[in-house]
Amino acid sequence: MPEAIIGVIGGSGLYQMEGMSEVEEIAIETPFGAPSDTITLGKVEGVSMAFLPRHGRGHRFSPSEVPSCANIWALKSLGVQYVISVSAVGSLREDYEPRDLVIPDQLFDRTKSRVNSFFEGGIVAHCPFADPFCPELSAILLESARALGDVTVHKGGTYVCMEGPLFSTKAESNLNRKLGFDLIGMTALPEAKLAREAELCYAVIACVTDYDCWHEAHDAVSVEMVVSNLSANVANAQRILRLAAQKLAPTREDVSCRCESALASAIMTDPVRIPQEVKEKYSLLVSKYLA
Ligand SMILES: CSC[C@H]1O[C@H](OP(=O)(O)O)[C@H](O)[C@@H]1O
Ligand SMILES: Nc1ncnc2[nH]cnc12
Repeated sequence: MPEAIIGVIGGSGLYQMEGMSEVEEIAIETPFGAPSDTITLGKVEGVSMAFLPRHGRGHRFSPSEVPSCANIWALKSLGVQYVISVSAVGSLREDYEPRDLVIPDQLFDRTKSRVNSFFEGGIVAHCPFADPFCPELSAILLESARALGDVTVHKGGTYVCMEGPLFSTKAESNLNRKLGFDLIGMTALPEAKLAREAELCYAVIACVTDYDCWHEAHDAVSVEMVVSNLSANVANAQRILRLAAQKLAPTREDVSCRCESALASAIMTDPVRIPQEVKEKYSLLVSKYLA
């Protein structure tokens, strides 16, 4: 199986990574089905990268339909250590303006019908999730975004993940603001939870495309608005990815986050009670703990 260190999940408007060399297209099947599309493997700044468009090429999967378990599993099976999501978001605050970038640091779950854990059917695990985004990867993305010099980038913010696919009502948007949320989107969950269970560093480059529907002086969000504001941001996100790739070490000796050992004390099920077929199904995630 080919390998990659960095996995990029492209969101709305980002269906391919420009400037990759040694490109190879691979189809992967996982115990959780097929990912959103084939994965493009290649090199960016000499670092191996796997690119996967979250909604599929041509934007075929709604946020509720994105096969996140398969997507994260497929990246893990390629040896990916860092997963970077590029995501379109609405802003819930005046100073996070359309076309700005944000590296969020918190997440609030308002999804309703998504599979948000790998673990079921005879194996139970409870991973820590107080800090849903990898602080080290987020810091590298922030540093890389700031190095661009010509983009406004904000450090931190709470991303509230709604179910969708319809956008919010004004009542919901105003309540989300009162609750202190900064950004709204539909896809960081369950992705962030699954990445944690798969012991992958996960962080988001959030591209602000609109003020949702709360702002009296701006039109309510529409697909047209999102698409027009994404065009600039998606190019900037790719510039950030190129800079970040150079900073992400191929070995993890210097890494101090705890993403890589998130399952270390999380598995509750008595190993002798885990059926052999379940151990085999989950070996990619748990073999080092159930040896
Ligand atoms: C096209 S607007 C709504 C759509 O855009 C965002 O997608 P992604 O996070 O994949 O960039 C949002 O979450 C919705 O899925
Ligand atoms: N206002 C919004 N609400 C939910 N998801 C979005 N993605 C981009 N803008 C959004």
